[in-house]
Amino acid sequence: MSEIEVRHLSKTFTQKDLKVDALSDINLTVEKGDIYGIIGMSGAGKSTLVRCLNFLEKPTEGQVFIEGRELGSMDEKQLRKQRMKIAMIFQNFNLLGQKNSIENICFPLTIQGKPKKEARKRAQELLETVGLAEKAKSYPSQLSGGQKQRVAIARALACDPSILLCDEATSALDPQTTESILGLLKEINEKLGITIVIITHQMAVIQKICNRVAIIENGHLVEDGLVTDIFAHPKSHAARELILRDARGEVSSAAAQVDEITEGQKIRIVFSENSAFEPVIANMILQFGHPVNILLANTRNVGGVAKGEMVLQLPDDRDLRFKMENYLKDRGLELEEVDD
Ligand SMILES: Nc1ncnc2c1ncn2[C@@H]1O[C@H](COP(=O)(O)OP(=O)(O)OP(=O)(O)O)[C@@H](O)[C@H]1O
Repeated sequence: MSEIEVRHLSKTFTQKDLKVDALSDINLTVEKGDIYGIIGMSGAGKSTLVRCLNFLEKPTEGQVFIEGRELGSMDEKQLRKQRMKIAMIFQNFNLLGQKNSIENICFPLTIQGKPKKEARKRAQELLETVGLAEKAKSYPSQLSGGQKQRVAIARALACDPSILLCDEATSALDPQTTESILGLLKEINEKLGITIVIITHQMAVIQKICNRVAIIENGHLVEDGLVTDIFAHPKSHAARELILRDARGEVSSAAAQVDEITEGQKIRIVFSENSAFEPVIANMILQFGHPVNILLANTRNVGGVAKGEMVLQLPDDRDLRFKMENYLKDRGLELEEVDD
């Protein structure tokens, strides 16, 4: 049985005469133990989708199953109980400003009726889990962004959830803090066996910790599957765009070149880091006696495996370009064309 199953889910917001189709016929499954990424551009429908997973937002059509139980068939009381098992963290942390770290973590436990002493003991343990034991008495205003998110994660874990939904949880953090929070989420997934769903607009976040991903564009799920497969062979325009946008951000000097050079066919090649890629390019240039531009060259950690990628600009001459493409294909490299 899947941990989460979404069937034919659509969501339309209606305000007076205005209708917004935020999600259209979404189907996806998240298995127990997955770190599942949902990625898309701004306004694609990611937050709406994640809010439908715990029925904070009720779908207009379709069904959501959690461990085989359909949320739409539950009454309010059952739904509240189910939601305890689906924790959520947010971009802006949502901590209570008047309460210190321990009190923030205790909050969901005392609401549940847990005795104060037990709740504090559990909260202290959770602060240790997130590496913040010494900040028990600190108020949110006295914590850094990363520390606030750690307290929010501890609070999310208080009710022993089986699922953790993360809505842009690292978007407000600098790259180094993002890295440490993603590391913590991975640890939680592995040690506590919690299934994690991550909403983001950054491919780097998906590549860092997710095993599977769904790509949302204008309310439609345009592609889903293993992160390693989609990185190597993105099929949808949206996936290509997200991967290349991220690569451009990482290699800013190369990005400048991409902008300057607009003529000629561009191709993207993905290869494992240890494959003999550079000699292939060098030999191709020698064989054809014509240079190619390397617009982007990058190495990324995708699902724990080092992957290289290059974007090449081949010559304008159609015949020569065709021969070069065949030369690369004959050597086992898979190419895909890249739009401007
Ligand atoms: N309560 C609402 N009422 C009306 N329209 C809404 C509501 N919530 C979201 N929308 C619309 O639904 C669409 C999807 O919004 P959503 O917030 O899910 O996108 P997103 O991918 O999370 O965007 P972002 O990355 O910018 O947060 C947008 O067009 C948005 O304006």
